[in-house]
Amino acid sequence: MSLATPTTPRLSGPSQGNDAATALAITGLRKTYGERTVLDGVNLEDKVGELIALLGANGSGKSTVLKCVVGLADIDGGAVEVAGHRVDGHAGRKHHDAAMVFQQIHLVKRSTVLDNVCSGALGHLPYSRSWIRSAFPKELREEAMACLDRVGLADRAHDRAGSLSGGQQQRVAIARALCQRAPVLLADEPVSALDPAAAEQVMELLRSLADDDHMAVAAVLHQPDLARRWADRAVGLIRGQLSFSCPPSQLTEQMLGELYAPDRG
Ligand SMILES: Nc1ncnc2c1ncn2[C@@H]1O[C@H](COP(=O)(O)OP(=O)(O)OP(=O)(O)O)[C@@H](O)[C@H]1O
Repeated sequence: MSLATPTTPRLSGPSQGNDAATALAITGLRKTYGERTVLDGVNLEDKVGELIALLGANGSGKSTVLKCVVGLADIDGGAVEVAGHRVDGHAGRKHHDAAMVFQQIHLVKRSTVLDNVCSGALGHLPYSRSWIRSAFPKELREEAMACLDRVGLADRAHDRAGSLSGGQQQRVAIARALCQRAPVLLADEPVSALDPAAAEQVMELLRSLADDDHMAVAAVLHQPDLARRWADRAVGLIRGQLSFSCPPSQLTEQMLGELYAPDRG
């Protein structure tokens, strides 16, 4: 298969409506740190073409859910399936069906934007090529350019990543995730460090990746208003348990008051 295809492998099935295929299925997820249970039977589903917003107070377990999906945290109970593949639950055994972006963007600031995006493909490059950045094959560089174009930053490909604004760097991180060709994109507070205009651009991009690229997107947000405007579904966590899962239009002040009550972490 040519690396030059800018799109990620997509799951079959309609991209919208209740019949859309499930891309991420979390059932009864349990996670403990020592004696402390931080996720207690979480169920969550993210469909092809769906953008879900994960809401909850600090410490309620939002990031831990995402980490369990991408293999950054061990799973102590329950099941996680991504694109039909069961996640084995051991931290460190990463799999590549789910890509993740973070609030702290983690680009290699002194490398070019293009090299940063190419590195998203390290998981699916043959090993011999994967550890020498200068040896990124031409096809991969073309694919990375297409991913950069997708996030509106092709013209910055040869700049140092550190010279871009925070919002632009977050879009580069999303391009790098696209280069991973994962059908599921997880975003942990992707806009928390951004100004309102940059945050809007990133949310618009996430929306469009769900709508136009048929990805399943799950974003941790601290702004219920952004969830209302951009997400298909809002999922609330209180102390590691699901509090609600509903269309954002159904969120009430009472639900949010409960979610963010002082002891809810
Ligand atoms: N590596 C770790 N070791 C021990 N406890 C941890 C670890 N990571 C997270 N926790 C605990 O797990 C709980 C959930 O943390 P998590 O980061 O998932 O919450 P969150 O909802 O994402 O919070 P925030 O909004 O502040 O990012 C917290 O009590 C946190 O202290």
